[in-house]
Amino acid sequence: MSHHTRSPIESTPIAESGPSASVGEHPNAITNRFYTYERVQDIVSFIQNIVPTKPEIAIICGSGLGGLAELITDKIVIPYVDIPHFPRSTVVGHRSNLVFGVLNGLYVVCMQGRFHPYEGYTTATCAFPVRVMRMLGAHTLIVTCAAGGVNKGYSVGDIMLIKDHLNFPNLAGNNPLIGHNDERFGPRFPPVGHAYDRQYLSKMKQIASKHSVELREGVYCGLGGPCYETIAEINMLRLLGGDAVGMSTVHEVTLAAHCGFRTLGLALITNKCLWDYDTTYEPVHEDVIRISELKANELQQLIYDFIGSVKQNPT
Ligand SMILES: O=P(O)(O)O[C@H]1O[C@H](CO)[C@@H](O)[C@H]1O
Ligand SMILES: Nc1nc2[nH]cnc2c(=O)[nH]1
Repeated sequence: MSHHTRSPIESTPIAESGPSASVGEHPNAITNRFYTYERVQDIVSFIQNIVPTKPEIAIICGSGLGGLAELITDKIVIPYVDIPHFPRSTVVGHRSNLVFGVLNGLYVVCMQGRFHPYEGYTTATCAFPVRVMRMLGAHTLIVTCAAGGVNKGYSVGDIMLIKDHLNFPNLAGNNPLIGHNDERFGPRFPPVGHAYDRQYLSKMKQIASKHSVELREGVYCGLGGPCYETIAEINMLRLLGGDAVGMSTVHEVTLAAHCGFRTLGLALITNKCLWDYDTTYEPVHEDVIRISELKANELQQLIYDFIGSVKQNPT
């Protein structure tokens, strides 16, 4: 008998015991039928049995940015593999831990590793941990990501405050909220025009100026990946008002807006994009990780101080 070693995707509970598709049903509808309010509550109860404290701040770490979790004190680390019905991160630069503890005076929960649609997960699966963190009690979400600089004025190593996004999977009919809507999570038709909290944007700008860090502020384009963009695609993103491009974040922030999180988004520009046909350069993930790790300290300092300012002035 041949011994088949299962990949992390194959061994996720959805594939093992999730509901099978009804004819014509959207993959996100199947995911959302599986992750019912009661099932998310069960996951939350499982975590609360291990972690007695209630986190106020939720953090999602982007590629190569998981080092932030090392700053957390009084740590409790729960590997994703131990959490019922939790996916695993399969990408280099993403660990697979939910880290709890204290960061600059506030209780936090930190996803050290996120999930991307190109790993084979639906956008609803990628984003569902946002609901878990909200139900654990967090009111503020900090998302970080590595991104390519679409804006020609940006340099590698710049940090961009995300003021808005272009959610391309959503525009193509792949929104993580597709399927049955349980009003206990949020409304059927959620507004997302203020998904990135305006007060948090100002707070972060003040913090950055104290550290003499020049922040960019722009529009993040979320694409499906895993290919980096063609030259024509980058030119299209520029025409549409995009400043940075990546393969994450937008589905997470959509669910965050749905369940009432106040969100701060930070994109680290890890590479230039291809603007014209004379360019010989191509982005590579190793460079993305290298730049993320190189700039991680600066980003971490900003996030650390941001949490301190939320503590002092919660509104
Ligand atoms: O968005 P994060 O997870 O930071 O990672 C970005 O970097 C990877 C590509 O190098 C993609 O996963 C892209 O989304
Ligand atoms: N899609 C996309 N994702 C990235 N993540 C980091 N850099 C890039 C990029 O240039 N394009």
